[in-house]
Order: sequence, then structure tokens, then C-alpha cells
Amino acid sequence: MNSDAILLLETVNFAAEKHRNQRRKDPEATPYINHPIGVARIISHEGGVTDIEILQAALLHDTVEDTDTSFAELEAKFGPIVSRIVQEVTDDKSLSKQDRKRQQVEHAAHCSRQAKMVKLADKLYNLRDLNRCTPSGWTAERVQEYFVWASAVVKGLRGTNYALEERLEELFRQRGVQL
Ligand SMILES: Nc1nc2c(ncn2[C@@H]2O[C@H](COP(=O)(O)OP(=O)(O)O)[C@@H](OP(=O)(O)OP(=O)(O)O)[C@H]2O)c(=O)[nH]1
Ligand SMILES: [Mn+2]
Repeated sequence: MNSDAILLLETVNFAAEKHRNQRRKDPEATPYINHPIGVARIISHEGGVTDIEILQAALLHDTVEDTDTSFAELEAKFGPIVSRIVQEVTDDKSLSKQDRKRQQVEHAAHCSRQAKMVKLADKLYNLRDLNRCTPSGWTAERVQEYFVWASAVVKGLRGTNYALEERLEELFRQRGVQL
């Protein structure tokens, strides 16, 4: 097996251990790890991107935000580039939810190309998930608001990957949301 395959297995195993007790918000409480694996797969399978550091960052993208993982830990295990990409896509949890959402819109255009790829795939996965089923406790209005906010973030990510942007635009169009 080549070394990239070994490295990806190491990375997905680390993410699975970190997210082991977490579930998605859907009524079936899907294991959380399905999300980062799906985000990495969108990047490779739909985006056609095989850059190992982007795929690793996709697998790890919610570990700091949602588990006890630190950037120092990611840097020691996976190196400075992967750690930096995850940092770029991690919300500052000390901010209010409203400020976090606003920051994502403001920061999107200033991210590296690698972080933009992860962000595009993360939004694409989550929007498809919202079309598949509504998270427990979410109203139709909250779902629509997520689409509107996601479109404002994606606006700042444009010019990164044509295939992913096309698919996102189609989802926004179906919701009557203008990009
Ligand atoms: N659509 C969907 N989302 C779910 C589900 N379970 C967990 N999530 C996560 O919820 C987040 C979106 O919900 P919000 O209410 O907007 O954010 P919050 O987690 O800060 O409360 C996403 O986080 P994120 O990946 O960090 O992305 P972001 O939207 O915060 O950038 C998404 O991954 C689910 O079943 N469906
Ligand atoms: Mn995510």
C-alpha cells in the first residue's frame, strides 16, 4: 500500500476515535464520523482533488470545534499544513453563535485555497443532509435560514472548484436562494 493510503487510514482512525461518542442531529442519530468522511469523499470523488493534506484536513475539520482535540495535537501528529487548514475552518467558540456565523461570511474570501475546498464540501454535505431530513427540533424556517446563510459563505468561496460550486448553486436555486 502506498504511504498516502496509510496516512489517510491513520487520519480517519484519529477522527473516528475523537468523534466516537458524537451523533448527528438527524432523527436516526447517525454516527458523527459519517460527516467528515463524507466531506473528504466529496472533495476527492466530486471535486476531483487528491491533495492529501486537503483530504486529511477534511477528515479532521470538526475535531477541534467539536471534541477535546487541540491544534498542537494536530500539528504534532499530522504536521503544520493540515493543522493550519483545520484552524482556518474552525469557528471561534468563545464568540456568540451570531458572531460565529457572521465571521464565517466575512472570512470565507480570505481563506487559503485548501481551506476553501474543505468549506465548500462541508456546506455541500450539510445542505444535502438538510434536504435528506430535518435535524431534530429544527423548523422549516431554520432550515431555510441555513440555506440563506450558507449561500453568503459560499459567495466568498467562489472560483475554487467548478464542480462543487455548480452543485451548490443548484441547491440554492431549488430553494429560491440567490447566490
Ligand atoms: N444538516 C445537518 N447538520 C448537522 C446534523 N448534525 C449535526 N450537524 C451540524 O450542525 C451544524 C449546523 O447547525 P447550526 O445550528 O447552524 O450550527 P451549530 O452547530 O453551531 O449550532 C453543522 O456544523 P459544521 O459542520 O461545523 O458546519 P457549519 O454549518 O457550522 O459551518 C453540521 O455539521 C444533521 O443531521 N444535519
Ligand atoms: Mn462540518
